[in-house]
Amino acid sequence: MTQDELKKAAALAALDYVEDGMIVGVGTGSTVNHFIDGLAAVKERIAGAVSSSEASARRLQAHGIALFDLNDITDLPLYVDGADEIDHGFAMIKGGGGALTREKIVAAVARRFVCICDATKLVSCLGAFPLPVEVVPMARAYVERELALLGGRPMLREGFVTDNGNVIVDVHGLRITEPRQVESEINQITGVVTSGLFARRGADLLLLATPNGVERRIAIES
Ligand SMILES: O=C[C@H](O)[C@H](O)[C@H](O)COP(=O)(O)O
Repeated sequence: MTQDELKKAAALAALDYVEDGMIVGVGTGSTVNHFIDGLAAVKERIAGAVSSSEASARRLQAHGIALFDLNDITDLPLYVDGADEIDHGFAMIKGGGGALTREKIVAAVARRFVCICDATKLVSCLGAFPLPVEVVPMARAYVERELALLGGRPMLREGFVTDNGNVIVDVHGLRITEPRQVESEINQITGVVTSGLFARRGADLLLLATPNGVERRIAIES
C-alpha cells in the first residue's frame, strides 16, 4: 500500500466516530482531505463542520457541508485531524501545513480528538520532523534567537503566510523528550502565537493505518 492509501484508510476509519446530528471539528492536511471526502457521503446525517483552516473550509464547502463558526457553538464532541509525528503518549507535532494555531483552538474546544495517521508518523521521540512555530512577523528575529537557546535550528518557512497573517519558523534538530515542558517554554516566548507541539492537549484516540489494517489505540493517562 502507498502512504496515501494508508492515510485514506485511517481517515475513513474515523467516520465510525461521526454520529447523527453532530457538528464535526475538521483538521487540515492530506489525510484530513480523505476524511472530508468521506464525510461528504454522510453529510445528510450531520449538522455540519467547524474547520481549522481556509483550505479545509473550501473543501467542505465544495462538498456542500455546512460550516459553523466556533464562536457560535457551545459543544464540539469530535475533532478529527492528522499529525506530522505522534508519540506513544499521543503528544504530537503538527503544523506541517501551517494550520497549527486554528487546529490547536478547535482541538481545545473538542471533547474528543481522534488522530488519523499512517504508521510512519508514530515515533518513540518527537523532533525528527521540524517543529513549526507560528510567530507574529515583527517578532521573528527575536523568537528565532530564543528558540535557538532550546537547542534547535530555527528556520523561517520562506514565502509562507498563515491563515492568521503570521509567519512560520520551523525548528530543526530538536529531540523532544519532555513535550509538555517544551510546549510551555515555547508558548512563553513573546511573539509566539502557537507551537505545533500538541502535548497538553494531545489526541484521545489514534487510528493508525498499517499494511495489516487500521489499529485503534486509546490514550493512556501520563
Ligand atoms: O498544518 C497541518 C496539520 O497539522 C496536519 O495535520 C499535518 O501537517 C499532517 O498533514 P498530512 O495529513 O498531510 O500528513
